[in-house]
Amino acid sequence: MDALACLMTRRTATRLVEPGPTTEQLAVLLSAATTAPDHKMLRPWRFVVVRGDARSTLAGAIAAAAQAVGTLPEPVVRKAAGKATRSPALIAVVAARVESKVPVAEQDASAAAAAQNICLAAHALGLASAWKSVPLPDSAQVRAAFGLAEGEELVGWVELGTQAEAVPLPPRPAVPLDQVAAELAVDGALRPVVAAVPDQAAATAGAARPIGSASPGPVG
Ligand SMILES: Cc1cc2nc3c(=O)[nH]c(=O)nc-3n(C[C@H](O)[C@H](O)[C@H](O)COP(=O)(O)O)c2cc1C
Repeated sequence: MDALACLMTRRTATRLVEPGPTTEQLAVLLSAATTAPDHKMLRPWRFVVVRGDARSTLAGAIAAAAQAVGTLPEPVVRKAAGKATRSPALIAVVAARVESKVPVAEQDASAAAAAQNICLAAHALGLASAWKSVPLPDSAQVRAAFGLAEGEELVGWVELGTQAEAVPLPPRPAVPLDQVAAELAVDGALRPVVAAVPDQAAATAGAARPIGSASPGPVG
């Protein structure tokens, strides 16, 4: 798959099942993450892989955090904890801000780019991924599970595995470019760039093979 096809056909998995990434594939994903654009090469990110039985350890930390809230019904606690085990593996992306003239927003943008790199690299490897919010990310229990230092924040985690054939992906409508993009003209006006990229709708609505699946066919 060429780079543009990889970008245009990546989708967020609806349900992730085995097989998950191998250790070698995880190394590729983490290496791809470290190539994120990074102002002044601060490396304002780090990553925590969770897989196998360690997912239950993480689930325990989330459950403890949810119980500590004191007001959450048991099904809500269980649902939050279950997020740790719903995929074969996950990579948590930590915004590891450093003292610098580079604004924190730029450092966090680099961490977000690292997360996207993981999603794209997974797609290139034939894996499926889903970038998700971390449950109770500010709780002491979840912060401790990921070894967060003061000032560090969770950007999210990227769940990894194989897209379940039984749970189809929803279509992703093409975004009309005139709603989100403009071009600054010499006279200072902002004008539409182009109406649409000709193949965008086909590329994003699922004309490519399903993510994390060897079989060709529509995904929408
Ligand atoms: C920072 C961040 C957090 C997200 N958290 C969640 C989440 O907790 N649950 C969810 O269903 N989607 C979440 N998403 C959205 C999905 O990752 C995905 O982008 C969205 O469902 C669109 O699907 P697509 O990637 O196939 O276009 C999050 C996205 C970002 C960027």
